[in-house]
Amino acid sequence: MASTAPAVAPIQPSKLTSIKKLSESPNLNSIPSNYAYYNDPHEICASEPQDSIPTIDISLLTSGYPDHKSKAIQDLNKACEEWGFFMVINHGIPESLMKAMLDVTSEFFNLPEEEKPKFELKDVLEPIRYGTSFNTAKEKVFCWRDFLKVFVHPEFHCPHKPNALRELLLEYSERTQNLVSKLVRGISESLGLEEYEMEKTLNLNSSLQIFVANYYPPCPQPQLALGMPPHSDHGLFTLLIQNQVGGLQIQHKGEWLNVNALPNSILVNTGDHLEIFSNGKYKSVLHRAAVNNKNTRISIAMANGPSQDTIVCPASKLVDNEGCVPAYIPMKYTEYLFSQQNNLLNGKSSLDRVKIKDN
Ligand SMILES: O=C(O)CCC(=O)C(=O)O
Ligand SMILES: [Fe+2]
Repeated sequence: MASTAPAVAPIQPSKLTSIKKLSESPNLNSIPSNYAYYNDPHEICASEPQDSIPTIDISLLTSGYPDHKSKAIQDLNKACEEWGFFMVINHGIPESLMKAMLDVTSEFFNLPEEEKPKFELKDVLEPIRYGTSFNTAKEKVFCWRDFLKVFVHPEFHCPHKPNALRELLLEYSERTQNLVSKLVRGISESLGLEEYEMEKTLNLNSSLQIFVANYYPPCPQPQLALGMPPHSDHGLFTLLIQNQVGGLQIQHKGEWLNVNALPNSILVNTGDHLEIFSNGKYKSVLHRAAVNNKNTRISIAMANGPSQDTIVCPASKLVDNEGCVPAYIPMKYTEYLFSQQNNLLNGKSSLDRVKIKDN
């Protein structure tokens, strides 16, 4: 680990404000030391992918031509097994809706502080939570990020402002759930299960969907800070869109890669519960968010998981038929979620807690 001298004295946690406000401080040329990750500079830089990131054409999954469908399922299998990450095209979500969601999210972060939900330490399972970094109660190094997290399914919640948010978010939530259903059915078949098996077992009629809006303002020392440190997501799949500004990086074959999204595509990363359900066949992907010193980046991650009360374990057919032993202990999704959100965001440490070591 290289040590780079911190530029500015640390901010006391009691004085923590939104990163938006901090970034707007006049003459901010360096970052407070508690935003500096002491990273090896080689570790922080990412390269451009040599192999192209897989692209899945969603329209083929529901195609009337069996050949098209089976090719798409094979592609999904390869993308999940080799990358844990892919882009989807022909996904049925209008470009105008994605743009309107990004605009209204920007409007939310630009509201005066007093009009946003209270900025305070709250229970991590509160349905509407606005805050900074990830978990400031536990962190020593903070992320260069503000967030809004809203539970939108099975019960729909929404902040009161901006006025346009409710209608847009409801539509975006419904349309992304529809996309997730298609993915889940394809994945179920790609695992050798019946098309509807995964959604039945995981009670996806009442799946938990969380809207996560991330705000990363320009940072004067982007090489020292991170918008989000390396982590995997808790659910099954996360669907991500961003404004024109890049920053997402994924780990592939041990190397960090920059993700350059195709216009109008949606980025999909596989989460810990897909890894558990598939008994380790489809590993959740490690990813992080880099920041830059020029432009504000906004991303919207829709996290899609099982229903909160489902006790998730590896699919029984995958274990019984294939003579394998389960590699993860059963755990209720809500307990997993609580533990992941209530700890430090640190690689795949949450998943390690449910992994059976002697496999
Ligand atoms: O902003 C990004 O690109 C990544 C966001 C992310 O990883 C998350 O919200 O879990
Ligand atoms: Fe993530």
